[in-house]
Amino acid sequence: MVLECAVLANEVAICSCSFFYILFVVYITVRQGIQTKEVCQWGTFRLQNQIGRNLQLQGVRGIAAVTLLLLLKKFPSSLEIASTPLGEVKISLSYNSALGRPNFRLPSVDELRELMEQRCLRSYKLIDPNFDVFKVLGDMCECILELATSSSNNLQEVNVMPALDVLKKSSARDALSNSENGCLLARMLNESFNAPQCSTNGFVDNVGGKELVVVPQHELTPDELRFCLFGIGDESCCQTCFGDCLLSQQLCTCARHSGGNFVYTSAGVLKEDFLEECITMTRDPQQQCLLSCVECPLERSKKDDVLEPCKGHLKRNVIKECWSKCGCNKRCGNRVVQRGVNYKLQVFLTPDGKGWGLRTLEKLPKGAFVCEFVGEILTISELYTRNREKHASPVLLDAYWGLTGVSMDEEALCLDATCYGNVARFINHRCFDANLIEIPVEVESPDLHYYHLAFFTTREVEALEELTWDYGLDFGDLDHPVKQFQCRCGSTFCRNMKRSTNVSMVQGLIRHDHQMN
Ligand SMILES: C[S@@+](CC[C@H](N)C(=O)[O-])C[C@H]1O[C@@H](n2cnc3c(N)ncnc32)[C@H](O)[C@@H]1O
Repeated sequence: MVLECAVLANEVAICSCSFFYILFVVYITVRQGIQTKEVCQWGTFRLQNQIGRNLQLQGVRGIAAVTLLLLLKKFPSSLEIASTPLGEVKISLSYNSALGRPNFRLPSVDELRELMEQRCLRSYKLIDPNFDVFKVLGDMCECILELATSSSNNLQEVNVMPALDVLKKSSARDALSNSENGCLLARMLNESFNAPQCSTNGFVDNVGGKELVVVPQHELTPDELRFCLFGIGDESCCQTCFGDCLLSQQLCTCARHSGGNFVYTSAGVLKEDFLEECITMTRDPQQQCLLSCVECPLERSKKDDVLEPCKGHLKRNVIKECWSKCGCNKRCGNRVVQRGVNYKLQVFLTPDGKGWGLRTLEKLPKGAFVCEFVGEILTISELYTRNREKHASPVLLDAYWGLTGVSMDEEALCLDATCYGNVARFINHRCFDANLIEIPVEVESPDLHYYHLAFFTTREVEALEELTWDYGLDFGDLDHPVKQFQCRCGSTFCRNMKRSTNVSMVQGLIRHDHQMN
């Protein structure tokens, strides 16, 4: 008897950049004999039952039988894996005990599953009552896909299309010309030579005549940083978890670090209460909590004779995602930011004089992860020494400065997207009511001084809407490392206008928001 499992990993490259949707379908057939060569000649996704009385089951169930045998170690060592150029993968496993048994009948999937779970729980002394053999099989499929597509994992930014590539596609062209941005389309076509060109190797920002290299992850410049960020122990990981932490009845260690609960729903968006709390902590002057450090690294780096008092750093909620040291798998629901961009985004020329901007080409739900801010990780003193001029794109990683203090210069970090960055570098500022909020996310490091900064939607965002976030600038503060600009955000609550009117308007809006909720 031979059990065959087929995994179909179909790569669909989205537009011009390197993102793969992985689809997988699993089949099982029980039949006499199998030739690996046949597997290599598959022409279609459908695996035909070729011989005699066959059983064909679809879904992850297929691999259940294989894993059962693997777990019970009752099979001869004849496991074969073959694949087609299309990415279909077939695993075949020979097991002879059924041969010559006159009373042989094929069991139902449920029977099989039940017996398998009972045996696994007993023989392998598994204590988790939620043990599910289908999950084990899902993990197995995932391992195959992961190994089979690992080189594509290294490719960079996902779903990100330069304006012109999108315009070449008729549906997007139609969408644009039908929209109120029709005039923008014309401008973009006329100014096509100026559009940023995106490739898997890099991104040239022609606008300012400067080069921006697109990178998928933060660049670590000083070697010492590399050492101090990644030489981290096993605490803060959920090493004993398995599968998807969100499905477990117990809260994993990582969730406990995220304020005692999982922050993501099973649909992969932020839970409403967590998101609302983050928004309020950032926007509501009465809920904002500014923590001051004793000796602020920003002041220290200025190297002035007299240190001014710290201006305070916003207290924030932090997300702790599971990561490679955790026992769960890569599709665990507590891993969202690390899976990268999931929506079609576009860099475009804004019609209102803000330069390039970023917009979404599809509707985004509230609480959706859009992208993270990628840049070079620099110490604040490095930022100041590198370039005496003000920078357009540094973001301070100051979430913990006020809490823990920053005694050493190498602990005061920022992300600078001047030379290396991703699409987040094109997100323009909007005072107060931006549709994105930045939330610190700890992934591979519980080091409080380094974290990822991820953008989530504060509300539903319509297709073709510009994505914006509040840079948190005080337009009067000329000391801030970010270069000042004349704000054209268009918000009723623009801080670049008179302050007094705005504060009362902001408070009014927050009250209104709460009433609406
Ligand atoms: C991080 S970059 C954003 C991308 C930028 N628009 C570009 O073309 O590269 C920040 C710069 O964009 C411009 N910018 C961002 N938000 C703006 C706003 N609300 N009003 C005017 N200019 C803005 C400012 O020049 C600012 O220094």
